[in-house]
Amino acid sequence: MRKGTDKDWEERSGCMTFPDAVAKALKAKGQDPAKWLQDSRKMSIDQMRKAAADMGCDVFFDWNSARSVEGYFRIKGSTEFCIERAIAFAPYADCIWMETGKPILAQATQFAKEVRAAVPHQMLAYNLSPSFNWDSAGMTDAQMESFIWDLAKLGFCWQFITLAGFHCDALSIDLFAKEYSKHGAAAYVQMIQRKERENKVETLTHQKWSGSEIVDEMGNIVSGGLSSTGIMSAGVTEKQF
Ligand SMILES: O=CC(=O)O
Repeated sequence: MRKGTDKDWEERSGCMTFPDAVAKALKAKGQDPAKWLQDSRKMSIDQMRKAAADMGCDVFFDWNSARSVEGYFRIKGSTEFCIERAIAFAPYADCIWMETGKPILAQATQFAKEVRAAVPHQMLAYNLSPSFNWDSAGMTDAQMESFIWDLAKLGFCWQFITLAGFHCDALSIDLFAKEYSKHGAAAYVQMIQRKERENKVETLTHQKWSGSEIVDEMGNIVSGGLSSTGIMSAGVTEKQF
């Protein structure tokens, strides 16, 4: 580990999971490990140990020596692995989320079908992440458009976009700043204020959204109703709208 990266260490050390270590021992005995690899997915560590010993593959294995520098146990992640974890956690979870690397409907379908075959009423979650490069995910625009409804039919009842607001803010500020540098206050009126009015966006009159009412209320409480600095009092600019 000291001479390379953590990832590099896995390769250099020949690090493997317990199922893979047993599969290697089975192969060395000329046996096909496919059934073991399938069955072990549903087993606890104690159950795996016993099943391996029953097959004559009581391999030496130390879960602790391969822990990461932060102390995490290593796993070999896969959709199948997540399905088993989801089923195991189902009795303790309202909603279960498998984080994915790309928005792939086939993968979500496999996850949902297998989890819900075992736990029919399990609610599922999905991250429609802005970290995906959606345009390189192999989806057509029509598939992107129906994606959330396709997921909903599979039982993904809590779908979220982690950072949609962050990206909206960044894009709109970027576009506005460029126009403001050329057109000044006209850019604000044309790009923002008129659009807020046309679209009936409540922040057109923003005082109540920025906490003015509660600040006024507090000022009036401490001054016995005599506060002279009420933001929403006479002359408030909101009356111009
Ligand atoms: O961090 C969150 C995300 O990338 O979705």
